[in-house]
Formats: sequence, structure tokens, C-alpha cells
Amino acid sequence: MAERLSADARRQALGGIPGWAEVQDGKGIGKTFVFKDFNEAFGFMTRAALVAEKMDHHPEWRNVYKTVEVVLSTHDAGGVTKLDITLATAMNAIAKLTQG
Ligand SMILES: C[C@H](O)[C@H](O)[C@H]1CNC2=NC(N)=NC(=O)C2=N1
Repeated sequence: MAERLSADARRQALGGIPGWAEVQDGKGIGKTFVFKDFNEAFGFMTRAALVAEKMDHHPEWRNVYKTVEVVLSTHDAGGVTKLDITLATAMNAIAKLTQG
């Protein structure tokens, strides 16, 4: 099982993934992605879902039209682990691709 990051490690990792911030008292990290339209938003979710399933690490997320709100945490570890940082980094890259 991945280990929960210390507050320092978490903040340092967040510095490398633009747009992500601590949520829920540092128990998770979150970002709101805004796309051009629903098609782009859902394309992002589809690609991200494939990566998440491969990692066996899944986002909590909510989609309204062109907006996707994401929260990542590692339930087993009770906080943020490197799995969340890896998935957040992948989501940023996928968003960039999706947005062309
Ligand atoms: C059994 C399975 O590996 C676990 O339940 C996985 C599945 N996906 C998960 N996703 C996330 N975000 N956190 C977890 O702790 C988690 N655990």
C-alpha cells in the first residue's frame, strides 16, 4: 500500500502540478477543470478513466456541462499518497491533449 505523504511532501508535490490544491483538510487534492464544451469535458473523463482503471486508483469527480471537479485521495491510507500525485499529473497531461 502507498504511504500517506507528510504535509511538507504533499505541498512540495503540489508545487509541480499546476491547478491542484489541498482539500478536505489535506486529506485530498482537488482541481476544477473547465473545457470548451461537454464533448471535451467528457473526452477528458474517458481518457482519465482508462488511466485510473489501469492504476487501480480512481477519482472522485463531478461533471456539469464543460466543468469537471476532481478530488483525489487514497482511502486505504487515509490521505494523499504518491498515487494521487501520479494521477493528478496524468490528468493535467490529458487535459492539455484534450484541449488541443
Ligand atoms: C481494492 C482496490 O484496489 C482499492 O479499493 C482501491 C481502488 N481504487 C482506489 N481509488 C482511490 N482513489 N483510493 C483508493 O484507496 C482506492 N483503492
